[in-house]
Amino acid sequence: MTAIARNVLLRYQQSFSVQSGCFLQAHVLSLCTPGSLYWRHRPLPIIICQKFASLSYGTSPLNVFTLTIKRVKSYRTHIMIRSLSSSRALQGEVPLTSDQYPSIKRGRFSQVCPDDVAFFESVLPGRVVTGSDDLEAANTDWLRMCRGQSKVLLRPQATDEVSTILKYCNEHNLAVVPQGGNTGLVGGSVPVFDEIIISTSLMNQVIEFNSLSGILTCQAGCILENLELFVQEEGFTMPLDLGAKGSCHIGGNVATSAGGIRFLRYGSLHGNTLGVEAVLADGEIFDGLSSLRKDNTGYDLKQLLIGSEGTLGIITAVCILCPPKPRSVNLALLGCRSFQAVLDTYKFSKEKLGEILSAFELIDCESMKIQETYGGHVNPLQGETLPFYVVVETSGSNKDHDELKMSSFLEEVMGKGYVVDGTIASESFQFKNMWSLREGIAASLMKAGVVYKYDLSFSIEGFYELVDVMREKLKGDALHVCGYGHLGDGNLHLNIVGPTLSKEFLSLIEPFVFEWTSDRGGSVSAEHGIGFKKRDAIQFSKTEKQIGIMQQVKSIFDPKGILNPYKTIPSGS
Ligand SMILES: O=C(O)CC[C@@H](O)C(=O)O
Ligand SMILES: [Zn+2]
Repeated sequence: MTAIARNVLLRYQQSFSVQSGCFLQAHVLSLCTPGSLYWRHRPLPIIICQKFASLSYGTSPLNVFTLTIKRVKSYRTHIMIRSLSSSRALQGEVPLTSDQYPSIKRGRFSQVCPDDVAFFESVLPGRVVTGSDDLEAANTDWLRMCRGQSKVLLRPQATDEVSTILKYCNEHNLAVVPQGGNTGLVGGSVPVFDEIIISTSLMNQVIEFNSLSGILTCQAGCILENLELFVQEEGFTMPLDLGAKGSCHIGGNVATSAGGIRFLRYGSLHGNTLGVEAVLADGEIFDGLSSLRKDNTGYDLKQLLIGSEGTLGIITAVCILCPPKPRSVNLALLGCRSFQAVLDTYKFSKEKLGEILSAFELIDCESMKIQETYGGHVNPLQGETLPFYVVVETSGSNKDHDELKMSSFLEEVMGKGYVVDGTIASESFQFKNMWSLREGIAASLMKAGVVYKYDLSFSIEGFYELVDVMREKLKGDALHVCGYGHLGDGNLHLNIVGPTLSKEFLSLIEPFVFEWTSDRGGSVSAEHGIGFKKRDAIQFSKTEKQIGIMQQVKSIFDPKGILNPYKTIPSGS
């Protein structure tokens, strides 16, 4: 695939071209009045401030796609275009999920017929996609491990449209899968069989921002990074940040209770989401778009929707509490000779940096190698190769004070021998590179072979034990065993790279990894959710009783089971 422009700064009037066949998403990182473009029915989410720019696009006879931004008013000197290409998206055939899991039978749902499509067209004129080529990307998950066979994708723009669609689907026994940015890692946002895909990509409006309280109300399809830029303009920041920020949708983040690198500082979306609007299976609207900080009126029902992965309702809008934007951020990459030294560094960072500590992330040596080999990164610490690296970030409000704290912390951890090498980011490109070194591991791993992913929670002390255990167990079989993740949250990303997709190889890993985790009181899904791929692993983290209650809740919200079937609740149920 032709490389497309990445992080191009377009000044005044410029354009860039991509070859036909690229799966292109472009975001104008300037946010006010949303608009959207389509190219070959694939979403090209554009949020553009029309006050400052106008936008035109077109395809030439050679099928070269051109996007042009014209500056019309003088206010800004540049508009940033961030183009994300998914080079994987259209390469190679992903085996159908139904072929890989023959024991999972299609539910007794109706098949979409021409009358259904005609109805959808009447509700969403021009926003019903039916060609199988055009549905390929939406049918396939980010990891290219799950592929469904949906024949219909719907693009509502408003909550009442979602309501009309779901009411119809429920009455006609049609199963649906909600889809945001399709960046999930557990196969939760793609169909397993032929479920209708309901995309939130056109529901991308900011509804309101209260600059006194920092409360943002927006539609579910807003892209996280665009929201970050939007609230930054108002002096705030989003309480979450993750590698997929350039394409994930806030509705998907809330539906999966996504974690990410700011969890350590700002906590979970269960705490930061003040309100949720969702459409329930029968088309009724769950009108919970409250912006109240305090509301202690009985059961907090929105909490059930947060993290329900589209199995209880389709989230259409959310209300998020945004903290003030930190005025000073410091970032360092440190190297340690042992995991104990990492723990000592973490303990000391809590003592020394206190409330300004905003991230503490681990990259082990194998993950660093992946980034050097497949991610095009150069290890910023060029001395001896070390077994562990940590990314430490502070976010505060007093530049001099924070810099002093960070530098005295670094001096002391080096003096104590916990850290043997380190570097501080000073230029903005260094901040970007350091974060991409950590956040880009998942994408780089995809180039190394077939990735078996485990997203586990442990006590911080026991964070790394399983990586060593698996390395020993898979000696000679695995290509790579990588351990990285959100150390400060006890959230390990164990990624095992094998040469092929194979049941034999998988049997060396599962159920061992889940049993080991369960025996230590850990969780088999720290932040990625359960989706399709981990639905049988949930039993290692929840009791039979708890799973039974989940099933009862599901039957109250969705008696016919049309919402994201085969996901989250174990397959035996
Ligand atoms: O790929 C993974 O296992 C983790 C992805 C993401 O949660 C991260 O923290 O980078
Ligand atoms: Zn993560």
